[in-house]
Amino acid sequence: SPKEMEGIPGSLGLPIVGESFAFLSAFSKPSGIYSFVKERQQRYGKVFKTYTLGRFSVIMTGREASKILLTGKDGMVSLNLFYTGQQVLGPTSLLQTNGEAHKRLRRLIAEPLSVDGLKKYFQFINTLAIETLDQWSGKKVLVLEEASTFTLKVIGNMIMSLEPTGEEQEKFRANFKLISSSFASLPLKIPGTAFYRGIKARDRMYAMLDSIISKRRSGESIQQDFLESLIIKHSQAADEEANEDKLTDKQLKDNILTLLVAGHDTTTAALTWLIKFIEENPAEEHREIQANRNGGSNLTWSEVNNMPYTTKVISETLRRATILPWFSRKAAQDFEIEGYKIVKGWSINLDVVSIHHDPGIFANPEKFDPSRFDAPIKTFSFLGFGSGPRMCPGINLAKLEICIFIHHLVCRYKWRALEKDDSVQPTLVRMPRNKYPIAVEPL
Ligand code: HEM
Repeated sequence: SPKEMEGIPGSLGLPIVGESFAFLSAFSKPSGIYSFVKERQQRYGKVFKTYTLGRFSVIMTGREASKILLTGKDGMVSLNLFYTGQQVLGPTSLLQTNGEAHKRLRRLIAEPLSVDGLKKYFQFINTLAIETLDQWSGKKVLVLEEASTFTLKVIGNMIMSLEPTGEEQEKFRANFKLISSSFASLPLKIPGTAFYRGIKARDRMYAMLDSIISKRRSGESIQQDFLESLIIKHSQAADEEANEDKLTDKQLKDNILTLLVAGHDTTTAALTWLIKFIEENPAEEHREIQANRNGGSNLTWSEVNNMPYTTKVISETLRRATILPWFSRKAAQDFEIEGYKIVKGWSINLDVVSIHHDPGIFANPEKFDPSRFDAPIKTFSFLGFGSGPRMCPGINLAKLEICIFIHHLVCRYKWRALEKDDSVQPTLVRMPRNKYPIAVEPL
């Protein structure tokens, strides 16, 4: 309540609407909600309160806050999803568990996402990247849309061996888009609303998964994918209680959906921003790899795992674009940050944009400069993939997809931007508003 927050600097704005209009108008500016945050940081300091979109929140920044919020003792904070997101993802999603239960679930879910676990998807991703880029040759394309199609095909194939084209792929895509847009919608579950359509699409997605799971269990179909590895490991009756090392079918489905939702827009945005940034900074490393390849024309697994410069380009892209501009948590108990008392139940948000643009750590922060990552960066200063127990479990997959795609793009094509526009879409994941249109020519 406003009374409880009296000790925190800041303004709660007008009655009922609070500061929602200022927040929403900042959302679509080139710097995103950062302009809203920066203005208040200058007025109130590193920690301030606000009331936006029906939520009382505390927004904070800096390494100390990030250390406490991201690695705080088990159970001190939980993830703070919108109500609609909670309903769509289901109660056993990784995003809705905390402490020991979260740790256990992560261990079971994230194993197939290790570098070794991903090797078997390399050829599929490689071929898909080449085929996608073949379609770009001599054309004008919207990079964001292309990246979205590419990353969804990759994850659909990886998780359940979905073919990249055809009716099943179309259904999967249509359902996924509805689920995705229901995430931050109004919590009205009546026919016609985004939330209602999202819940229905989620049910259809689960029915699709149920049918695949039962075909796999009956031996009618066998594949070497993520779902198969989870089914083999967690083969138990659907109504059986989960034990320490097994997942129920419900947990399995909730978490497959969680990986799809958490991994799709983020990887799409990262690939798009990276192509935008390297237009001005071509990645020479790839031409060297190509030149050193004795006659062979195909990218190899060992080459893709040895791209140190591109790894720095990815980090610098995530710093500069800050795809997830703030991390949202809920206080699960009372604690103190930067001298301020935080009360159980409060929504606390870490402003990552200012951390990534701190001139004390990143000199000339607006400049795109991958060499910043030549030496290790101070802990809690770079949060492109987060940090601590909730650090992104999809990091290896995201890097693999990006390295493969960029390799073929840089080695075979040249491109130029068709518009000069730096504004961002008003969505939770920051993406270029104009979808980054480019004209592509073969080299
Ligand atoms: C370049 C692409 C990606 C970026 C920039 C990214 C970024 C992040 C960040 C910053 C977090 C931590 C958020 C927080 O602490 O509140 C996170 C968590 C997460 N990411 Fe990613 N991610 C990417 C790709 C992926 C992929 C491909 C997957 C799935 C295959 C994935 C699945 C997840 C999940 C499930 C979580 C929540 C982990 C937990 O709560 O324990 N991400 N990601």
